[in-house]
Amino acid sequence: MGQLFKVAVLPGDGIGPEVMAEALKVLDAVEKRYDVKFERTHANVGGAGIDLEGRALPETTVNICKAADAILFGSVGGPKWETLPPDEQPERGALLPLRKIFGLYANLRPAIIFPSLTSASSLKEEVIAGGFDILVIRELTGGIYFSQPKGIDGAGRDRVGVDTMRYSVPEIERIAHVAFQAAQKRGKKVCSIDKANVLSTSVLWREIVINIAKEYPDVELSHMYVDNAAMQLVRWPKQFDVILCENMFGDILSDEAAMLTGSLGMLPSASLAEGTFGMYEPSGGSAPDIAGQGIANPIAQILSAGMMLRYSFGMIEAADAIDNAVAKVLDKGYRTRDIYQEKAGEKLVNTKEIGDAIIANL
Ligand SMILES: NC(=O)C1=CN([C@@H]2O[C@H](COP(=O)(O)OP(=O)(O)OC[C@H]3O[C@@H](n4cnc5c(N)ncnc54)[C@H](O)[C@@H]3O)[C@@H](O)[C@H]2O)C=CC1
Ligand SMILES: CC(C)CC(=O)C(=O)O
Ligand SMILES: [Mg+2]
Repeated sequence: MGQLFKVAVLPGDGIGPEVMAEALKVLDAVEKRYDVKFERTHANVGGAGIDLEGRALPETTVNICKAADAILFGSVGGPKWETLPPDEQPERGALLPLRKIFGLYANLRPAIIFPSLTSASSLKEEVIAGGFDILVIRELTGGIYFSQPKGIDGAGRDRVGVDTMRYSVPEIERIAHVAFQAAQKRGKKVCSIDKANVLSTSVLWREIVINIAKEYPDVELSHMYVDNAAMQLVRWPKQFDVILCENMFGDILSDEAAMLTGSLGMLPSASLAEGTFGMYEPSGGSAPDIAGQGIANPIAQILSAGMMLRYSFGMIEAADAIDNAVAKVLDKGYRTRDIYQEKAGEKLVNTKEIGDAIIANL
């Protein structure tokens, strides 16, 4: 009897269930090829949680996640729930609390351009020739998304909206260690993003990152203001190896980095706690504009399942096999609409068809 891993499956809203179905098929295929069993328990989250159980993050869902070795998450949110009180909405009522409850402070978002997709990138081919391989490391449980006070005070035209950006020394230290250790295993460069010319959190961030860097003399550290970083990413992405960001900067820059790879639908992510527990989800959202049409790109969700095997289950060979199968399918010209161009060798396929092709190439 091989290994058994418990996976909490939270498809969520919009394209979430559509792309999740393909990732689960890939897990089925992995079970057939490797001596492993993924015991999957489905749970409602986000809008699905509100509609079916009355709240975005039902207690049953939290308990299913607590009993699991990892969470495979789709995406949450959509117009249907946007008029609810902010704290009851899918994003603030489920996704952010899940990150907090499980201490998922380290968000890894690898933006890698597949060689056959260079023409799908929004950048000129000469800028990305030879490819790039960026790992965005985003602090995920602190900063302006979580700090208190937060809210809208007062009445009528006297109302003020308040958000607070706060970072403690230990919060900065632990995410900096993640970035330097990741860099040691790859290009040995960390570019730390901040706005230290304006924000006090950034002044502290920069000071702490410089201190932590002393423990990693083999890694080259540089600093960049976030506005410049947004520009440099589209100017010359190859200059970056590991990009270390606080929560909101990482949220924004990782969507930008995703598009450089061809589509937001290509970018997976791992949200890691101390130890091996993690939540794995595409970097993008529920894409209400294309939901229900069966045309979403499931690659980010499938690669996220691959990251789950790599980071939570230590199944490096199977994770590599998933990455390779995706590369092969792209080489063969299979394209969902978001990465399709009308040219020789490209086949426009839907969500299910590209999922089937990836399994056939596993
Ligand atoms: N982790 C999560 O659950 C996240 C949830 N959201 C929520 O998702 C909803 C929509 O937000 P948006 O700002 O529109 O961002 P989005 O990421 O859902 O969509 C942005 C654009 O990217 C496209 N896109 C995203 N994923 C795709 C895929 N797999 N295949 C093809 N195209 C894809 C969409 O069609 C859309 O044009 C909102 O309710 C938002 O709060 C947004 C980001 C993350
Ligand atoms: C609710 C948001 C913080 C979700 C998001 O945009 C993300 O995690 O990338
Ligand atoms: Mg985002």
